[in-house]
Amino acid sequence: MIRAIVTDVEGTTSSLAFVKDTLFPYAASALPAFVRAHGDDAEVAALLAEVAAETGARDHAAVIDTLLGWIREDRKATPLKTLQGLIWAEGYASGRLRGHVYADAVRQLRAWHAAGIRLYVYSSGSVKAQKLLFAHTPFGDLTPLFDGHFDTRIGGKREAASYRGIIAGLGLPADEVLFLSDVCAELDAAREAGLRTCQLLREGVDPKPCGHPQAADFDGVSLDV
Ligand SMILES: CSCCC(=O)C(=O)COP(=O)(O)O
Ligand SMILES: [Mg+2]
Repeated sequence: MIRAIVTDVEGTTSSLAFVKDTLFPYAASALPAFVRAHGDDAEVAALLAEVAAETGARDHAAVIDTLLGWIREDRKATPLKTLQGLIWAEGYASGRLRGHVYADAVRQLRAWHAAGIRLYVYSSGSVKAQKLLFAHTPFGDLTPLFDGHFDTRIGGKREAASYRGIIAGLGLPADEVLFLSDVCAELDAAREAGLRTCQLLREGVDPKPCGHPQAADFDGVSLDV
């Protein structure tokens, strides 16, 4: 019996295009000014220092170049993802950003929540970025549906240890937890940790079976796994 569902965001609850064509370009264009304005704030300074320590970048200009390169290559580096969350906060607050969530995802998340199934998000996007996205959707604020959020601070999404960490936090047997994602390597890692899995086949996802149950959208997700 499935008692909790952990869902990915990009390519699962929300479109790949929203992240690639809206969120990432927004972060890239706002990043230089954001670093100039907030580079000395304690939280931002610590993130920039983390990037500098990893790459040898010697000043803000070099750190900005590094971060812009990481955005282009979709690097899931924790300091970048944390900075993106801080930058997107300004976009959501001003109304220039609105979180994309598929209608079927909203419908089923509400139904599962009403049925007493615990809901969690696990994304490479920071916890702050996740909460912003779900708080600012055309369907209203969806954050009350979720019991918790995980990001790369618990580990990478392609590592079984990350899912073991999540399961330890949930306090449920792994086989009572369903993980939803578009990415086969993430599903493989979750299954290695004992979770049930389902691959979402959203626009842009290769539909070739990779050994996990599949669904075109959340309406097609079976809890009888
Ligand atoms: C959740 S906010 C933006 C998404 C993001 O930054 C990202 O890298 C998406 O990764 P995911 O693990 O959700 O596929
Ligand atoms: Mg994804």
